[in-house]
Amino acid sequence: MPRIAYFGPQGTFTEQAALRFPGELVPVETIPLAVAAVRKGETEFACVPIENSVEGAVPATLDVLIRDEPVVAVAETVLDVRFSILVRPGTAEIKTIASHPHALAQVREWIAASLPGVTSIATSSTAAAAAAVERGEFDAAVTAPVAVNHYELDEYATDVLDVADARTRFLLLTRPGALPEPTGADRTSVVVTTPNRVGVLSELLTELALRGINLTGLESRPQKGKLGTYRFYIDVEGHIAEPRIGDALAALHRHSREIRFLGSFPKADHEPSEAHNAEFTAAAAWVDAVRKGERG
Ligand SMILES: O=C(O)C(=O)C[C@]1(C(=O)O)C=C[C@@H](O)C=C1
Repeated sequence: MPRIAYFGPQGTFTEQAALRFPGELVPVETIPLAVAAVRKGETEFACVPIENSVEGAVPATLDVLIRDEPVVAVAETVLDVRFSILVRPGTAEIKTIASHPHALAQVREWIAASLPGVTSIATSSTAAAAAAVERGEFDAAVTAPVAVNHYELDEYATDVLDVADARTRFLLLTRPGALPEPTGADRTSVVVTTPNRVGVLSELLTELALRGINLTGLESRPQKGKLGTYRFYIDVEGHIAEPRIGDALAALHRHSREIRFLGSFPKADHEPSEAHNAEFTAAAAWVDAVRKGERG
């Protein structure tokens, strides 16, 4: 049974996501520690959140993907997100409420309307907030619904959410090895560091557009050196095994100072991507034949 380090402790949304993958789950306190477990070979996989439909990308995950030894995504899963507010039994007044910053951001309006004047406190995860409330450090925690099963806490409110239908996408990461087979409904992810010159981002995007490739995500994160310098995280529909995706990634490589492949894996929605692979294969075969003097 492979071991999966997940962003814990027990009762996080990430644990719910990790349960969808076969393996023995190992809770770890932070996103960098979950990925470090894979890099050190302590676990085969790590499960971490990557983006939320309301609050956007998870910066800790983006940053850890570019550091140290490469890791690649081999699967993704998407969870519906709704929150419970947990308190110690008998709590009469709530003055402080704690959670992961992404969770607090998704219930900000509810807190303002339902608990005016409370102080919001960031914790490492939603479940870490529940543990802290259990210890008496804060009055309430914004958690995943399952957290109530893991901590000696009561539900003060359930189904809390400012924006309906919020969803979070999670990645299953491992060390580079054989890639998942293409399914016709895949996502490919890379991070590119470009030279600092006019128009370079539009050149990258043009390379994708010219090949009919659908962009599903574009994030920038500071390079953390000179102010105003960024890396670009690019997600597209398709698999690196497909000629047009391989061709586009080779083009991105030519435009970049540094490029890191973050994986080609089946999309959680399984919606087939519109591909133009036949045209690419036919074009490559034609060039091949011309080179051999077989075609004009
Ligand atoms: O703290 C947790 O429970 C997590 O799994 C993290 C996380 C996130 O990073 O977005 C996951 C899903 C929710 O959007 C809120 C928090």
